[in-house]
Amino acid sequence: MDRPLPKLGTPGNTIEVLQKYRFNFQKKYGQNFLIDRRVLEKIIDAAKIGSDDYVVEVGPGIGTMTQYLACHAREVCAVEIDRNLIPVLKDTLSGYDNVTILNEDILKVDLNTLVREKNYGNPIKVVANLPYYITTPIIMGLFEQHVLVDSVTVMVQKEVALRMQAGPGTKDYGALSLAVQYYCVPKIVANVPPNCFIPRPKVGSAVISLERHKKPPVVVSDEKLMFRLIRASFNQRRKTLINALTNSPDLSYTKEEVAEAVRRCKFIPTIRGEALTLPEFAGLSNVLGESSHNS
Ligand SMILES: C[S@@+](CC[C@H](N)C(=O)[O-])C[C@H]1O[C@@H](n2cnc3c(N)ncnc32)[C@H](O)[C@@H]1O
Repeated sequence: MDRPLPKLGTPGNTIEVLQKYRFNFQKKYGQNFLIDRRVLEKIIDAAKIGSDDYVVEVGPGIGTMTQYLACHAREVCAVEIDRNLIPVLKDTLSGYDNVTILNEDILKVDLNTLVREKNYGNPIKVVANLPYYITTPIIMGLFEQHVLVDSVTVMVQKEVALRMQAGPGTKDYGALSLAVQYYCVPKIVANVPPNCFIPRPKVGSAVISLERHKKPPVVVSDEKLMFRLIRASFNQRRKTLINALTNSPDLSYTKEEVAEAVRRCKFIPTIRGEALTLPEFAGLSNVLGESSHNS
């Protein structure tokens, strides 16, 4: 079947659909719909969607980006929480035979089963103009549950994109930067102003591509411990690493144990967590992991 070219992606046709269905925006679902074809094409290009790809779209809205994805991908699974959008999606996507619409909360969808059953265990691509209120749980959920993803290409709040890409010594560097960079290579591919959406969000946005590392960038014996150390360091980022880790309710090392680990890692004793790179956090966690009481 020849797939129709996308019709949506302008202010005019978006308003027409919204009026036809008397759609009321639900603020709690972070609904800001894309109305700029150039941005939509940039997202498709950045995600390198090809005719073999199985794509999961989080929050299709009225189906604007879904139409673009359906034109390029083998199959698209669009997961939308708002049941009022389902009749709209059935209408706007009626010309595409390769789209499945799921009326679900993405945080409750078992994506590992979906990968196994729908894509024969091959990696999927995730593409979305994300609802900003749950950006971090969605992205971290994908990585922590080890969902087989090739790449994640998403629109997020600009500030969040900057935090994902940040390195040590910058104000944006934090636990999110390290978590994202442990799993993938983040790259901002476009900055998107508020006038590219209906309604306009109060913040700037950016499209970020997260390409999964082919092999882990660091060797770490206990991933969970490394992330507890990272969180503890950044929860009290103005403290020295030794004090932040000793005072954390989530860890039970003594000051002597942490000081000894810092010495073995060859860090200066007054170092703060915000100065450590990912390989340094991995090294620290491997040294501290040798003490059994925190594992
Ligand atoms: C920023 S809008 C993007 C809409 C559309 N993709 C576009 O670009 O025009 C976010 C979409 O995610 C949906 N959404 C919000 N929370 C969700 C969740 N937990 N699971 C699935 N969809 C969700 C919203 O209803 C909305 O349609």
